[in-house]
Amino acid sequence: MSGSQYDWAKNIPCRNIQIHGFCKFEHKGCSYNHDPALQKSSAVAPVGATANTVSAGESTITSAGTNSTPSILSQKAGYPLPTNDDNDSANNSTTSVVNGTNSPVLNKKFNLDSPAFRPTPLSTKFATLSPSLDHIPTFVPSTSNDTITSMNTNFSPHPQPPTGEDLFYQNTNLYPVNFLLYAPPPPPHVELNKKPNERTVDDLFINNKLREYLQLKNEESLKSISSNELDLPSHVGQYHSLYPIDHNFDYSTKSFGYVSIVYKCMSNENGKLYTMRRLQNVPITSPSVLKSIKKWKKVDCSNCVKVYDVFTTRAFNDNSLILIYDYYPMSLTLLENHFMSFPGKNPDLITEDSLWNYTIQLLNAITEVNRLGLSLGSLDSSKIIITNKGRIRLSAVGVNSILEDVNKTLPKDAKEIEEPEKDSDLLNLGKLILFLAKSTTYLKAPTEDPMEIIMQLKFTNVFKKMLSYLFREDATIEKFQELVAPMILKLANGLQNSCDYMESNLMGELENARLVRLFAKLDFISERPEVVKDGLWSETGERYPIKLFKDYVFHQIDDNGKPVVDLTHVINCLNKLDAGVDENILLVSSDEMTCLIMSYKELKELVNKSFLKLLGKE
Ligand SMILES: Nc1ncnc2c1ncn2[C@@H]1O[C@H](COP(=O)(O)OP(=O)(O)OP(=O)(O)O)[C@@H](O)[C@H]1O
Repeated sequence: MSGSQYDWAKNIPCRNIQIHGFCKFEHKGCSYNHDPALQKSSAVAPVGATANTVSAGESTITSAGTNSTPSILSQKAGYPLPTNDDNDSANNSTTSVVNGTNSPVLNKKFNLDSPAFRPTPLSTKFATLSPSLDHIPTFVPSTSNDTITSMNTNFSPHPQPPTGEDLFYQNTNLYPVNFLLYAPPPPPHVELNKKPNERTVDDLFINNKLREYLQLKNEESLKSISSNELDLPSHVGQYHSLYPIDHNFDYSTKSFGYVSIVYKCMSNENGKLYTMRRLQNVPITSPSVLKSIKKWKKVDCSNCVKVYDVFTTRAFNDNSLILIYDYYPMSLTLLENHFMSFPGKNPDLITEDSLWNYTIQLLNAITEVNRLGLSLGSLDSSKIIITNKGRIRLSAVGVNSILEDVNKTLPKDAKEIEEPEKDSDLLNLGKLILFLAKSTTYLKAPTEDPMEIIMQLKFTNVFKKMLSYLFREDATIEKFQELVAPMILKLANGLQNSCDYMESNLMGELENARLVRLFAKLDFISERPEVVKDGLWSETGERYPIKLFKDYVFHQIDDNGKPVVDLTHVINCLNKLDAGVDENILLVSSDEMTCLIMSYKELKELVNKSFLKLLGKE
């Protein structure tokens, strides 16, 4: 939430003070004005008028005749919505409606001592009520973002409220992920002293670190910004909700010879997130230059980001070339990961292991691309992204091919990019790994010769041998694969371990998903208002055992009257219910007037029967 989000509210007296005499959100984020002086000066509504607004907890129920639908979110957060109807409802109506019926409670609040009701001149429809209101200027909404700052009148309407779209985007990430909502991992001494058969709550769920990492990814995927704010088009073809994901906002860098900007976006067709790479002002004269993408779309490799679409657009008010890729939240390029600092993240060290890892993954990409008769061209560390721990992917596949084809269509003197010298993919791989490797070593004898640099590297001979091979003119993919085979096995071993780890976490969550469904089923059938009346839930009703069971699971109290909050008990009971075991349980009502002995099996049948009835299948 941006700091200036509720700036428009700072001069508006807080209605909580007008209504309740205080605002409990005053120091907790309420953006309205709490200055007593301002409150007094703006207190136009007589006492009796406040009775027209019913305060239900923090929410305010608006009067009859108004169309305003206050946002639940804004009320909860202590931010009454600044609709022009608000004052209307507070001051003008004489009857309030709660759930569509006249509330007798309100009527009682009026008596002979109540001050006379005087409408506040909010809209011209009330101008006829009092001659003194003739001079009310007509309300002229200010332009777009401007707020109404001066009006020579006792009527001070609320500033122009943000548009619906702005409100939507401002509310995104209103509540950032709060990891404390989860059970924290037990302290190390508890872990150490645990007997083999003992579990902590933590053991029931996905590993904390993995969960936090995945949640951060989710949060990153959900980030959004109003298109007005960054002057971005609301949609580009079928893609909308553009959100820039560049970490580097220096758009003078030209990796491809053109300014390239990367956005996260959503497809209108399937609602999935994609990455949109935009190259500015590429001189495309014929659609035929985009044809090569057909082949690149066929690349299906775990080390290449999949490309889906390419097109040109004028949506950004220029000639942009757009490529659409899979989206991997929280990715960093190799360059960003190893050479740049971000808030909370220092550059990662480059080690021999990580270089082996990269070499083998890139070899995999090269092998697949070559198999399709394609070539990657130069490998740029800013065009390889790390999408997970140690997992890398080529992030701009197909761009070089298209730009080469564009270049061929240009007249010689207008060529934006110089024809690059064509190196083999293996040589390009060698250059990239050498670039990364040499950054770890202080070269005593500075040189441009790759072999001399390799000699000075502080890595094992096996690594140096592998790297030197990439610079040989007779290097072939097959021979190189043989050379690195032992390392491929090592990598495969690590990947399989990682798969096993993920699978075991998935297994845990699988059980949790089953319980969530059971929770949902119980809540669907429990205490439905429409069936409560027909006695099904009464002491003699057929669903009463379900109510008692829910009390047994969730609402137990201990000998001291304290609520029992024991997740193990909950999971135990629900698992037994799900399995329908023969075990009997004693269900006692809270007043201890009713006692039932029932097996989980019978309860399960009752739950299923009630659920089928709900679906109308019984
Ligand atoms: N498919 C993708 N999914 C998620 N993030 C991506 C994807 N492709 C690139 N990114 C991220 O977008 C950001 C910008 O990528 P880009 O390739 O433009 O790198 P750059 O360092 O900005 O290079 P340039 O010099 O071309 O601007 C990087 O942080 C990268 O991790």
